Amino acid sequence: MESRVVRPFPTPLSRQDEAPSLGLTRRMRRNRKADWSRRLVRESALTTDDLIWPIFLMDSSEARSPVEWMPGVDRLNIDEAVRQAAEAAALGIPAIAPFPFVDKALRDPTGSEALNTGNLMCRAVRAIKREVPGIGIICDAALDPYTSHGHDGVMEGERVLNDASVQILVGQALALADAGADVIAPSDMMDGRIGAIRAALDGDGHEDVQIMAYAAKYASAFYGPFRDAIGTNATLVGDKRTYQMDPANSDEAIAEVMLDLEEGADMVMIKPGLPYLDVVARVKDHFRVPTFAYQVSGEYAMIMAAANNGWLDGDKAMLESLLAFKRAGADGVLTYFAPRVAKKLKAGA
Ligand SMILES: NCc1[nH]cc(CCC(=O)O)c1CC(=O)O
Ligand SMILES: [Mg+2]
Repeated sequence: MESRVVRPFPTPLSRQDEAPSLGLTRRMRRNRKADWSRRLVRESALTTDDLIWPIFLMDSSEARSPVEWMPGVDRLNIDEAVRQAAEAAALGIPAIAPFPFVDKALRDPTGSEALNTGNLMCRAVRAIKREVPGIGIICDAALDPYTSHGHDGVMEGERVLNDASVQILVGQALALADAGADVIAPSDMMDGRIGAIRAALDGDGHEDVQIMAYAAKYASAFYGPFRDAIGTNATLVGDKRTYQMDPANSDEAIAEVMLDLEEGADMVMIKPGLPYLDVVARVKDHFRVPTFAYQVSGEYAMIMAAANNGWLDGDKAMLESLLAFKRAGADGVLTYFAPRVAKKLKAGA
């Protein structure tokens, strides 16, 4: 025999209005009832002023070449980078962050090409500064694009040396500052590099060059597509866990940020972004200094892959992911979506 369940208050969907009131004092949905009200109570906002656009450079007669693992992202030659910088400036994007794909023949164990004042980065920075003086140029300091082993510093056997690497990074930073970099952004995670670079910049008449420290940079699987973009994926020997942070740690991020600020960092960065929003929030709460997050290549690739499969609304996922950084307390975000989002915001998204 079938048993039947008899509900005490059957409320068919069509008669929801007749349900007895719950007598709630506070109904959170009231403020959400209309667009004007949602806008009125909104706590954070994403604007074009929050965007830093990372771009990839190459030495080539071709204007562009696609980065396979980052759909929609191309490596640019210098002329094209200048055009793109001009377009970014016209959109109101405050700054770009160029990264070089260095010819394999120029890579060596000590990354000596990083010190060549005529290298791809320095030439591009000079050209962009000359043609598009109003846009900020944030230059990564690290040796990985230049080393044959793909590490951010120099090696002795299996070890990545700290102090010897810092000495070379200082030279790299000076070359970039001479070329016209507005901001040096050390991403190498060597200890003491912020202080050493600050002292060298000041000693060389570059007191106004800012430092954005990749202060809490984690040894992350989400950098994969970036390593395709700059061609270090095939060459990287081992991993970066002896200098980049353990993804399990958060107190340690506070110590890293504290040291970089003490050494003279003007701005700090947390990287990757979305999986580390707790760290972004903690760092901002703790130090109240300009705090940035990097929505890295793997985060970009995930959204693009799903969007291109029709599994996510790409525009909505892009905007939501970037707003989340603002809610967490970030002052700005490095994102490969920068021009696309700037166009969206301009159109009133
Ligand atoms: N020092 C290199 C550097 N600078 C920025 C990124 C990653 C950016 C991204 O994934 O978008 C990396 C890669 C790495 O540390 O291996
Ligand atoms: Mg550090």
